[in-house]
Amino acid sequence: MIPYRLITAVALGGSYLLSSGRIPQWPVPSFLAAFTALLAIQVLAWVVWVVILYPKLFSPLRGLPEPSGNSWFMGQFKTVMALPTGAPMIQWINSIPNQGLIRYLGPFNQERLFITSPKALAEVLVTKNYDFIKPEQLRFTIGRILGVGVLLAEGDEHKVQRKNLLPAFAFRHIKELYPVFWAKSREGVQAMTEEIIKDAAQRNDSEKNTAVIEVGNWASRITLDIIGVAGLGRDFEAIKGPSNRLTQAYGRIFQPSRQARILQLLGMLLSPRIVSWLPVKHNEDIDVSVRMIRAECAELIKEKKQKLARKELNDVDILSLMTFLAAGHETTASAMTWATYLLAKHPDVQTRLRAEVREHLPPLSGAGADDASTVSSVDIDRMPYLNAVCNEILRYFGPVPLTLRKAACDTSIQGQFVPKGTQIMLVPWATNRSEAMWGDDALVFNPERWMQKSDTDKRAASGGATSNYAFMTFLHGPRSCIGMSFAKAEFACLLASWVGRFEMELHNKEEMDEAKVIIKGGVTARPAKGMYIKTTVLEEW
Ligand code: HEM
Repeated sequence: MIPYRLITAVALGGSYLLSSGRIPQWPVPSFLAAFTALLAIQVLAWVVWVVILYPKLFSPLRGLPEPSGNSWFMGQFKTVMALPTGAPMIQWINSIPNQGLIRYLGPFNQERLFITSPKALAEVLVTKNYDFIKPEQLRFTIGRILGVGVLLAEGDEHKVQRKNLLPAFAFRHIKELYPVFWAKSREGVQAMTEEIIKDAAQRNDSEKNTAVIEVGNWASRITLDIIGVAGLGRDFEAIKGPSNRLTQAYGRIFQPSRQARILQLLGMLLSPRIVSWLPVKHNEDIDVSVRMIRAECAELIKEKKQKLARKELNDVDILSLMTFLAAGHETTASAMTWATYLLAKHPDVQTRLRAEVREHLPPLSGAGADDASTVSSVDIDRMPYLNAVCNEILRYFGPVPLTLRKAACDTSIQGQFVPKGTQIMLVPWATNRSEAMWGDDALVFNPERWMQKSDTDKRAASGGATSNYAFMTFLHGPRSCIGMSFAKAEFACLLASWVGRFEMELHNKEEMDEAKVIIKGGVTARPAKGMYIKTTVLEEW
């Protein structure tokens, strides 16, 4: 970001000296002319230093391996913008020989350090975790929506918040939530079934149980209800209606437009705060949505306070709620969206999974169904193929394609000096598909890699990867996803219920070719225009 305070101060001081005639040999300009000239000279010098001299001639990182084809001014920006978030790094990790670090240049040649090997990841995520903080831009952009809850807090503040939250996410508690996950999955499936049958009846054609539905919206509504009931004790009833206020608010936030991307770029030059003041539609949308979500959370806190017989709760609780609401539903909804895509693309996997689900889990309705029947963690654990498919979907299309850190001090990674302020790229999409870690079929969707081949086969537990750091979907270490067990259990229940009841095909057959699916950038990866699936309600389950 341009050091505009320093530049303005120097220009003010310099123009005062010049215009007051205190430098004898110099002609005396007007204050305004001196100020403008000094400002322009400094900005130019700063631009030349930052964009050309430092990254190309002086940076200690300039000897590291990097992708070819840099623009002289914008580095790899064109490639990064042309492909989905995280996708260029999949190519780089598999084609640029490196020892755990790849440097690339972003807009205005800003340096990025992309971490690629298990040892380097272990240093950034675990051993030197607190040397690497979330950059201001991320803190401001996400903090504007969620407040500085556990996701964005740093140092001791983070340690305290995380320690307080951890017990709630222990597996012994998550185990108790399976019935909630199942009940909501079931409610979601029933609502989807009704919509499909209604749609088919209106069309009045031969396919009585089939309709094309946009699964991403359904997934968001169901996961919002799940986090509401399981995490916050409130049923938002989003499944009952797409016009639910919270669903719409999150829809506006998580559907970033072209304008949002332009503002993000502007924020790198100026300051994200200044950009957030601009009177444009994206800013208005965010403000309206955040006010709405905050009011909903404040209402929840009020209810909790009453229930807790006036034990004091404060603003931190609102921030926690806001964090859980967003972090806890859009991510799993993204996983469900990609799950339907991959199952539609791989009908053999879908059929095999359906057979396992129907063999082990109680039907949702019809003959043999019991309204009170539910599933437990034991039921889910004894379904190896369901677990393999879930893991492979989370590997192949991790909902968070990429996340950022910034070196908080001068430090090192794998012996390489890393100056304070260096931007660090952690890219689950790339690590999860690294051929060095996953083998030659890293780029292939293959649930089989998670299936135990024999009783002594230990490698299947890590999908056959050479290191645990190969699976970066939830990161690792003290800043890993606190909701991982929650998310995995919820995802397994949702996927089992959908595949047990529906047969899924791609509506747009062109999308069988993954390159034809346009993926939007943002915090979570989603198909830019939604995921339209031709869904058939199957009988007897
Ligand atoms: C498939 C679903 C999910 C995925 C892929 C996912 C992924 C992630 C990732 C990658 C991070 C680290 C972000 C960073 O530091 O840059 C994270 C953090 C976090 N996640 Fe999740 N998440 C999922 C579901 C959930 C759920 C269901 C919850 C809550 C119920 C949750 C709560 C959190 C919280 C609170 C953090 C911040 C942890 C910290 O900084 O200490 N997540 N998640």
